[in-house]
Amino acid sequence: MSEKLKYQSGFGNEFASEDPRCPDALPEGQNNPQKCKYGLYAEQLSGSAFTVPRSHNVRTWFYRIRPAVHHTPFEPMESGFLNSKWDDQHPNPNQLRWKPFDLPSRDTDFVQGLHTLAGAGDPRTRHGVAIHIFACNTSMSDSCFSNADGDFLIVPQKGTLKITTEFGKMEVSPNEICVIQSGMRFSVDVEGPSRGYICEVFDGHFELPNLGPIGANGLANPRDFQTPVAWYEDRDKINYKVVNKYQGCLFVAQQDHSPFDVVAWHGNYVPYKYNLRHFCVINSVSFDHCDPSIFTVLTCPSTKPGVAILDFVIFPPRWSVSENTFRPPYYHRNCMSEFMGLILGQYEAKEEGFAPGGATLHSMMTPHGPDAQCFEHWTEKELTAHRVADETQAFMFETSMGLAITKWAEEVSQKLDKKYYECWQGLKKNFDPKKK
Ligand SMILES: O=C(O)Cc1cc(O)ccc1O
Ligand SMILES: [Fe+2]
Repeated sequence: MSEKLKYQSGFGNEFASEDPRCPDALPEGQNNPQKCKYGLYAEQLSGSAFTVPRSHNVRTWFYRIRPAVHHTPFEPMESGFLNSKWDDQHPNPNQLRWKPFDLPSRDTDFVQGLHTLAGAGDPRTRHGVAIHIFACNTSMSDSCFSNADGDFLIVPQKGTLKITTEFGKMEVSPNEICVIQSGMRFSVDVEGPSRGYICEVFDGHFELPNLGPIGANGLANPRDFQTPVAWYEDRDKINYKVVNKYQGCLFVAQQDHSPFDVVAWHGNYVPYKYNLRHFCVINSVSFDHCDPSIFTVLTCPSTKPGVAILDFVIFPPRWSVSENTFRPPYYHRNCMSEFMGLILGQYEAKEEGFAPGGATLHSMMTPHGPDAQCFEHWTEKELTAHRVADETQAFMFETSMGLAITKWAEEVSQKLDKKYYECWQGLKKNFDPKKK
């Protein structure tokens, strides 16, 4: 039976949490007492340069049984289909669609189940993104993972992830997402076959988008983000593996105790989860189709004003009411790359062929839009208030980077749908200069 976990609410807060087994473990009025209570060590995890302005300065103080440094040297290990070499394949500007990715047939844990689909940039220069698929069926046993390269935004599509972190525990189910930022150690337990999508950003951290004229409320509201409460285990005389993703490669170190030995912590550099059902959808109630940025849950900004390294955008259940409007996504070419996944249901622009657990990629300036059937349907249909299905959730990782596709994505996975382009071939010529 799964325990009911407690969380702290908010986005960007200064959180503070103590495991109730050790009351008052947090030092009062300072971070580094000469001796911490209960014989704990103090340790800081910095998620921004020390000197970053306050608005973006993030760090957390841990009070733990042993500091994280108590481990043997990191040794390189097999990185499987995790990849950060972007020049192995020839660039591919086509509209791409993948059938649902396979669930593993052999015992595979979360880290072994990571497969890189696409990416750009370089964790060494801290600029870029990577898109991964995870597919696993086994819990990580006495091993944890931490990523020195960037932050993971994890989108489960099948199966609940039970995630233990240095900050406490989180459970993340399909239609929820979580963000685990660089350097945070975590371990994933699963109850069965599990699959999902991950977007990794090398540049910086995710933020809530500004709301501009929308006002103070709407889209993803800060109070709906949930951060774990402190939880520790005091387990030693064990063989524990710490897996570290560093410069795109995996390394493993050993230690004789659990890394989840944080008794208390405080700070604003934290993992968090969010239930996509809490997204307050804003859209046109008169005419025309808003750009999908109106559905942005989280954004990782670049240094160019308004240009994202990565926007996480969802297409949630909602009412569609615009009048005298072609309501589905318009035909277009975009200066951004659009990677889409489907958590459940169908996507409004393509009811056939884009299945939950699959994906599409429409790269920079690659034309795309509704398939022929969708166009015919929505140009003829009588427009009444219409519910975009309740049980649907598509999402988009939209990036300003040009994405390279990996060999696994194009060849090894055998999921690339060579017939995708056919969905537009039936678009008819309707032009008649005599008919206005
Ligand atoms: O391409 C897509 O399906 C995503 C998308 C949706 C939309 O409503 C408008 C633009 C857009 O890129
Ligand atoms: Fe698009």
